[in-house]
Amino acid sequence: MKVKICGLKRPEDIQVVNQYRPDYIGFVINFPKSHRSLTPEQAWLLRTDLSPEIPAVGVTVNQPLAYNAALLNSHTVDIIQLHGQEDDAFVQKLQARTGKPVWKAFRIRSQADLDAARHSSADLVLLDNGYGTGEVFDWTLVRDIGRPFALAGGLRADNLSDAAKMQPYVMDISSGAETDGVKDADKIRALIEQIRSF
Ligand SMILES: O=C(O)c1ccccc1N[C@@H]1O[C@H](COP(=O)(O)O)[C@@H](O)[C@H]1O
Repeated sequence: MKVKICGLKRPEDIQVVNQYRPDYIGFVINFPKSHRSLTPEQAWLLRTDLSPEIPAVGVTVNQPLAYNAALLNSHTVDIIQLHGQEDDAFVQKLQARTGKPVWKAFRIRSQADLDAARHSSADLVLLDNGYGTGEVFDWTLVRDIGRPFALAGGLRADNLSDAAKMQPYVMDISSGAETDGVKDADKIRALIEQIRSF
């Protein structure tokens, strides 16, 4: 089971992940409604200090194909996580244009949402409650998806062991790794230790 710590935005966040080594980190790029939003230039600068062994995931919402391709082709990020209403044709075009991994987030409200995730062309699907809301969705909907998935949405120390029962390939955490809206080194260390223990 792998761990992604998402929504990094300060140089000190990079030092923390370089020390505690999650399997992935994430930058929220160009989504100004989020307090975690970065410009591509800010993400690129943070990336230059990130350990090269930790893949960087760029989280974007309804950005054009060329914008996402540029983030990948400029090596600002290694993976794109499409977190808006991008359709499957968009996923396939981005894969074809870049040859890089494309993840697609699905907001899970019903079995139909789970079916859409099941049939997605994305390299990895992410099951979430919304946009970094810090709230869980109805986990009873996650049944027999039949493919590896990342689980996101309100994961934190006190619900990780229940979350682990769904056997996600990646546990994706943002709000649960923060105190007062900023990443918390002690929480990041403890969350990574806990997930590695499963
Ligand atoms: O974090 C955000 O502000 C955000 C904005 C737009 C799209 C996605 C966003 N966050 C992603 O949501 C999941 C779960 O986050 P949380 O643990 O519930 O806070 C994660 O992938 C975040 O990167």
